[in-house]
Amino acid sequence: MIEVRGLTKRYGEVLAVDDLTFAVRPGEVTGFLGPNGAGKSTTLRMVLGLDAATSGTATVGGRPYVAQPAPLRAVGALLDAGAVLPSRTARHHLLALAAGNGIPRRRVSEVLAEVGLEAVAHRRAGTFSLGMRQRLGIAGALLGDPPVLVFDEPLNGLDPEGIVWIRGLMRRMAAEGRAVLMSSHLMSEMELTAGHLIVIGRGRLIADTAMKEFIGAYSGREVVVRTPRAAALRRMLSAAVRVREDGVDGLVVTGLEAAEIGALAAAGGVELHELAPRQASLEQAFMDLTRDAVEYHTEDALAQERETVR
Ligand SMILES: Nc1ncnc2c1ncn2[C@@H]1O[C@H](COP(=O)(O)OP(=O)(O)OP(=O)(O)O)[C@@H](O)[C@H]1O
Repeated sequence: MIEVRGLTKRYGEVLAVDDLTFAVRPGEVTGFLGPNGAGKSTTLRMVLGLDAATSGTATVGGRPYVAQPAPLRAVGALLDAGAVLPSRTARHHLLALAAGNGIPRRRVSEVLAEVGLEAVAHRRAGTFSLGMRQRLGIAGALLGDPPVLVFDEPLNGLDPEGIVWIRGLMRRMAAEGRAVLMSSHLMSEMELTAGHLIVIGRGRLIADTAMKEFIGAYSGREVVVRTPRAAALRRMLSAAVRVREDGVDGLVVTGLEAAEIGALAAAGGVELHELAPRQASLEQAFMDLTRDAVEYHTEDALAQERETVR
């Protein structure tokens, strides 16, 4: 398990991570989300001992990373797929990692097969595509068969087949009882892969919740109603409820449950053709929740977001 307590990182004037506290539990994939510059990579670097915290602690299995006797056996990580000597072959890169952590040589062949790089194991990493380097990075993370895995943007550069493969791999690793923490900006993929979410913005914790609850909290807010008597129903809904028109026969109601709207309509003798809580996507929920924490807005993205939500 990963435990982060009061973790803070200051770079001069910039407070990159601000008093973060969360835990990543075994047995599920935890998605690590936040807008650009939120502090995700900085947090992961501190968890992995690559950056010192200004204050607070980060531990893996109860110990700071730097105190792990065999780090690759405690936690496997993919942070920067470029961090491989270009002149080394894939196999030699992994053999060197294994030797430094007391991992048997046969594990190298196993992980090469696991990530689908067997056929190119003797090629130099410098000739690899971004997707192949990602796979090599993942092979390195799996090498020590660790109970904790940390992946920063593992989907970068992967083709559709590779993305589906990562989804299966992450879920399998979690099902085997490992703690898996993964950051990605690909919300649709995150929605399919993660069971739990940690969301940060401007270095601070915004949400630490199950995926279902995160989307559910957002989805429950709007109900789409279709009725041939839209104007009549609109008059019946109290002034405290926000109602938007949606075409000639549709209303989008905010502030009442579907059952409450149904009951009001029935009491007033208004026939309904549709009564549906709007199911939001993770992307909509995420954009709504982090709107105030986004540092690099563009007008186009905002307009499109409004369009999607509508
Ligand atoms: N070495 C550094 N020196 C100074 N500032 C830094 C350094 N590393 C990160 N920062 C700043 O810390 C903040 C958080 O950056 P970080 O890379 O952790 O965000 P992120 O959530 O990973 O973003 P992205 O989604 O864009 O990768 C940013 O404002 C960034 O400019």
